Amino acid sequence: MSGLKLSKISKKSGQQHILRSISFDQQHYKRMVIAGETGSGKSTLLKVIAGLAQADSGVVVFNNEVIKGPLETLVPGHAKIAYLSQLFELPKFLRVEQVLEYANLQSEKEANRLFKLCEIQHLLSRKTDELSGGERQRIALARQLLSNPELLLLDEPYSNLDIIHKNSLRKVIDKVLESTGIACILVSHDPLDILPWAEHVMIMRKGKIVQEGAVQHIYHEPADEYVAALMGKYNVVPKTFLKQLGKQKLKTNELLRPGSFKVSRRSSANAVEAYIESVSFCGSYFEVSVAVKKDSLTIYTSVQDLRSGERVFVSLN
Ligand SMILES: Nc1ncnc2c1ncn2[C@@H]1O[C@H](COP(=O)(O)OP(=O)(O)OP(=O)(O)O)[C@@H](O)[C@H]1O
Repeated sequence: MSGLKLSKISKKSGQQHILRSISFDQQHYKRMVIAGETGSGKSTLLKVIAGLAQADSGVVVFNNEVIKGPLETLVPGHAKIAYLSQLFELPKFLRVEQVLEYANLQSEKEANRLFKLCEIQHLLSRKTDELSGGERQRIALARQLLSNPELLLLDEPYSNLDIIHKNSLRKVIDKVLESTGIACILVSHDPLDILPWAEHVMIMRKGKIVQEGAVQHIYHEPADEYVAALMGKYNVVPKTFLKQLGKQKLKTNELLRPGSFKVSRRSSANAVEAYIESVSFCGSYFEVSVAVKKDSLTIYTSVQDLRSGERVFVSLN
């Protein structure tokens, strides 16, 4: 069986459970995301997959081979699994081409193709301390790709990058995955990185996977407020209010996204009267807070020129 499979991976530090019986199968997904709050165990899990951290129990299998932890092998890591840490370092006092030469297992032609994909050709003669954060990330990525990996593990690759460098690294990563066919697992806690990219998302909390599934499912049907909050803004909508909006037979309150509602200046069937509390400009849409009786809702809308205190009508999208 090709791909990655984890069975009951657990790890403790003293009395603290860092990973609790984690199992999953990556073989059907090319773009997976592990998301979770700080300290939930995401980086540790990625390191266990890469063979760079020792699990106390459980098995990691990649392409039919059991991945050994650092206590079980002389050289930690696996040749076909590339791991790019958020704290990566490039060797100092060397030129970029020297750093890449040491890692290179490819032909010159293939290496040049990778440098072009990673947009680093113009940086090869620079010293490693003469690079911006975004350039360093692209070089670190190229260095990992030179070993011809089949699985790419990226730990918060976009943290510390401004929007321009982030978008450029995103483009590079997508080009690399498309042209090489490698599978990728990305650790992130930013919904803006996760939502447009992921095929399959796993949500971690306190060392456990608390929900996993297709990205749209996780976004629209979060298991609880923890999962909902990780994927963006949300409303806890009382069932009494949902009944007024035309939703029947509800047992509990619902977690609904700001895009699940519509704001209009005109009344319509199943629309409820509300008052604008605040309006924020977000570029291609507005985020408004509306008061509906005792409750407040956050809604995204394209309606122009709404003013605080204005009467509107809210309905379900
Ligand atoms: N080498 C270690 N020894 C002991 N405890 C560790 C070690 N590495 C991490 N931990 C602890 O394990 C828990 C999970 O850490 P981890 O770095 O995996 O979380 P994370 O979800 O990646 O967090 P972040 O988003 O902040 O990077 C934390 O409580 C951390 O303090």
